[in-house]
Amino acid sequence: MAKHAKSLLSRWSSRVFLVEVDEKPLYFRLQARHGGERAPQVFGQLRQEDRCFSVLVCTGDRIKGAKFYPQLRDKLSKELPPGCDLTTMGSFLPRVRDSFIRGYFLKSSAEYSAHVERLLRDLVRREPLLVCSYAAGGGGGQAWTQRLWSPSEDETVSDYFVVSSDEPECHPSALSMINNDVFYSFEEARDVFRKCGDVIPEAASVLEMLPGSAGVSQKPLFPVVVLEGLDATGKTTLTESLRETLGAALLRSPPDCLSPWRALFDREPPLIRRAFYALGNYITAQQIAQEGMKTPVIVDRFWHSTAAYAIATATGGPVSNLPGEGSEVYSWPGDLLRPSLVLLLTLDAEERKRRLKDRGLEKTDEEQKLDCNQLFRLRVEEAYRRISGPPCVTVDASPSADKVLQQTLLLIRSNCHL
Ligand SMILES: Nc1ncnc2c1ncn2[C@@H]1O[C@H](COP(=O)(O)OP(=O)(O)O)[C@@H](O)[C@H]1O
Ligand SMILES: Nc1ccn([C@@H]2O[C@H](COP(=O)(O)OP(=O)(O)O)[C@@H](O)[C@H]2O)c(=O)n1
Repeated sequence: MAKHAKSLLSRWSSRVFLVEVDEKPLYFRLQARHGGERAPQVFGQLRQEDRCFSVLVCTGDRIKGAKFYPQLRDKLSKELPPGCDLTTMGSFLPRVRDSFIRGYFLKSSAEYSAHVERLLRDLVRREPLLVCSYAAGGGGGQAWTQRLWSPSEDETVSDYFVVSSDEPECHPSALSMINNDVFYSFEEARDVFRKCGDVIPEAASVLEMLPGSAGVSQKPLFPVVVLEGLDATGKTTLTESLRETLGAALLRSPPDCLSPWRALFDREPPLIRRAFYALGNYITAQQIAQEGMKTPVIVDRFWHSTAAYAIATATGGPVSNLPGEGSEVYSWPGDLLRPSLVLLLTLDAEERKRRLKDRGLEKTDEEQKLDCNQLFRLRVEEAYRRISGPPCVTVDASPSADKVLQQTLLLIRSNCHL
């Protein structure tokens, strides 16, 4: 049996499981004996003869796992019989970093359960998966049990009762965010690109664009001001005006040299997509360091965008699910240039929608998600605020473009000695 699966199984009974229902995580854990507890909520509504299955991706290869996870969903959606309900799930060891594994939870009515079981038996033989089936009937008929399928012939299967588990202090995805969704050093992000070269040939072209190291030899002599905010809050408009008014250099992250590959990496799973944007910041940092020796520099999006969108996407549900304020996930990468000032443009949801409509440009999937998902938007905005590092000041972007410019100039002058 693979080493990775073995280490997961060694602490299997200490794991907590969560099934996401309408973005709300429902938790359950395992117990050797049944003490009369009610079945966890996710098994509510089900009939005694129904069956459930969990299919968890179990591979020590991060790139393979990241690519396989969405493919598995497509495969299951295509091959599962009608009437079988599929939702995302995960499992983790409380407070253990990198213990989070992802997968899918399937509910099947009795008439299709043999079909689903056949499909999963076939799948588990070929793919790095841990499969469990769930059935009602133990503990006097009320309880549900989990049976972990043997990942190899020499392992015995284990059965446990499933009982509700309290919500953990923070969403368990936080346990795996570091270096999977958010990268805190140039080396970590570059490592992902080096490893995905054989599955994505274009990764080599991105690697060629990178500086030899993150290090910026000298601190810029002139102020470096970053403009942040959700799409259509007015960053492009304001950065152009600032460039003219201050005679500044205007840069952006991701930098223009990465444009040919952006759409491609936007379609990749989070691990690879986030590493792409992280690397973009280091290229921009080099450009900032050069330009900042000659003139003030204005930057359209930088690290805050990379981290805030990544953290908000990796966490589901309400703002309270975000890692707590002060968590290490909000820290600034030690090897990334720190701007003198970060300005966060804020706008109420209705006005932002109006501006988006007027502008009428194509949006990334993530930006479309912002539009229709109020909770996601709130998580992004709150993550922006929690990121530590350079001073971040909020600017109300609802007045006219000229008023916003004047307000911004005041802030830059008072914070950056211009
Ligand atoms: N202060 C403002 N008042 C009204 N409309 C604005 C203002 N700033 C920008 N806009 C308009 O809103 C839209 C989005 O602005 P843009 O600068 O492209 O935002 P971003 O770069 O943040 O996506 C554009 O059509 C722009 O002309
Ligand atoms: N420095 C950056 C810039 C953008 N991004 C990502 O790019 C998307 C927004 O970029 P965009 O080009 O649509 O935004 P606008 O500049 O059009 O407002 C977000 O979904 C972020 O995930 C990032 O991760 N890091």
